[in-house]
Amino acid sequence: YRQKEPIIHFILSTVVYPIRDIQGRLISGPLWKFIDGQGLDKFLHGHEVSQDWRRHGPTYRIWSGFVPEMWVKAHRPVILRRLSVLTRPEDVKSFYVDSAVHAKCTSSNGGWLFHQLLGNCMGLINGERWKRTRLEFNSYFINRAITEFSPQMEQDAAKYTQNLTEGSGHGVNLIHAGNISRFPFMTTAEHIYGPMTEKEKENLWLLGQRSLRLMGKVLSGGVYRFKVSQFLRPGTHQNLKKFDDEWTAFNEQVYNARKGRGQEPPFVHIWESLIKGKISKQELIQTMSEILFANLDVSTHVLGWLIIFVAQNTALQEELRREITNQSSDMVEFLSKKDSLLHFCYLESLRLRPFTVFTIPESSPMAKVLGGYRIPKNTSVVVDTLAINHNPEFWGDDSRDFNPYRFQNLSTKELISYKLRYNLFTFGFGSRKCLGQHFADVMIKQFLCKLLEGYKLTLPEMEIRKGTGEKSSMDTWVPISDLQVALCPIDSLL
Ligand code: HEM
Repeated sequence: YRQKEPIIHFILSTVVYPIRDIQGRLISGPLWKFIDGQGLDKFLHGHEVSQDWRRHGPTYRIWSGFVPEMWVKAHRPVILRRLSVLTRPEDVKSFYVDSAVHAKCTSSNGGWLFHQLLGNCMGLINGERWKRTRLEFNSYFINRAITEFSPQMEQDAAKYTQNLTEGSGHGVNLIHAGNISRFPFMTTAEHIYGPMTEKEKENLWLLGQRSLRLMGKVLSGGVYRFKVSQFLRPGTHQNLKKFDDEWTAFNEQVYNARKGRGQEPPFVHIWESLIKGKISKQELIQTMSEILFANLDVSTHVLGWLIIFVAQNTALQEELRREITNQSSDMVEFLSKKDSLLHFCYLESLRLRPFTVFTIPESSPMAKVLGGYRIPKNTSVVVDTLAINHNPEFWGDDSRDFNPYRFQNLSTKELISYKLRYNLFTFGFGSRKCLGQHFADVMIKQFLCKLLEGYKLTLPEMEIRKGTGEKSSMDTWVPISDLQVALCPIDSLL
């Protein structure tokens, strides 16, 4: 098959999906690879290929299986300068003018097994189905709902961070991403399911690990793209079925337990929408998978990198501690502020380490001209977030350094409006923004506050030598760092 790759590439590029520029030249891009195209590389080696593929020009084509994905040169002013049309932010903005009618690509072009796990989740469905599903979850992730939940979140963060050094006396303790992942996971779960018993938490954690193992199979690609893998990989298929049944049963049990006790956490209302036929079982169950299991790696990645960056700078930690101690507003108000040093650190960490190098593919129902190429309607488009977030033309020569103070000169309006909108990827560009954005903001910043209140953070010499590059892992779809951070209890320093 390897020998036939150039022939298949030629046929796909010139006959099946030809894309040409105004002069009729074919678009460039890496060679189609048997059998996943670039569908796996963009997750597993995102960091490296992002650099490599840019040699194909500001807009090029990659393949996810047999489906073409356009990579739009992230820093749009560069593409757009060529066209001499959209060089200003407001012009760039107009590119997304139809984002409300964009469609997320079926199962993210991820193939059959991926479809079984997440093909019907909120983030990957479209139109009326998406509206109905989003409506059922939305009210639990708006500011009011988060404010109500935040005292519990604060308590949990305090307890979790205290326990990080339990058993180590007053000595220094090393932690890595794996030590913190249960916090965002359980916090999100308890926000939706209400307070959980230890047994429920353990069952949920184990289900999460099984879901991630199945995701590992998706990331091994090949036959799992096709339905025939049911017969060729019967073991995985049985695990999938078993996982699906037990995950559904878990949710049903949680509903019955809460209902039986007369409790009404968000999940009771969401499950009742299923009973009333407002959403389907698959939409509900897979959206819960998305929120909890797919997000486990996302939240761990975001929180892990924030801690690593802050650990590298003792003076910054002191300043953060002063800000936390001196803030006079209540905690949620402080955590929701967009002009605090804490927020700038969070934003800067998201900028340097966006959770995905290539965005979730989506298409427009309108034909477009991008980077000089005529892109037919309904073509999958992804954006290279590193090319945007590290672009020196916008961020300056220190674009790869952690410098939270760079945001200080922007007004609040600039921070949330057009100036950053297409120059910083965090929670999505278009109208399909992250459901949990405000929740994640508060949760992640809350954890860091408690960590800083309790500990001085440092990055040991041996970790600094490893460098703060991204790790590529075969079993996580997000490049989670394996660096260790040393925690030294503040009490022991007094
Ligand atoms: C810091 C952590 C997080 C980051 C960086 C993040 C980022 C994102 C991004 C980039 C998208 C895709 C937007 C698009 O395709 O345009 C998304 C979608 C989504 N996120 Fe998050 N997310 C985070 C945490 C969470 C949490 C805690 C939840 C829990 C509720 C959540 C739930 C969702 C859902 C349900 C969607 C699909 C939304 C839709 O299509 O309507 N996320 N997230």
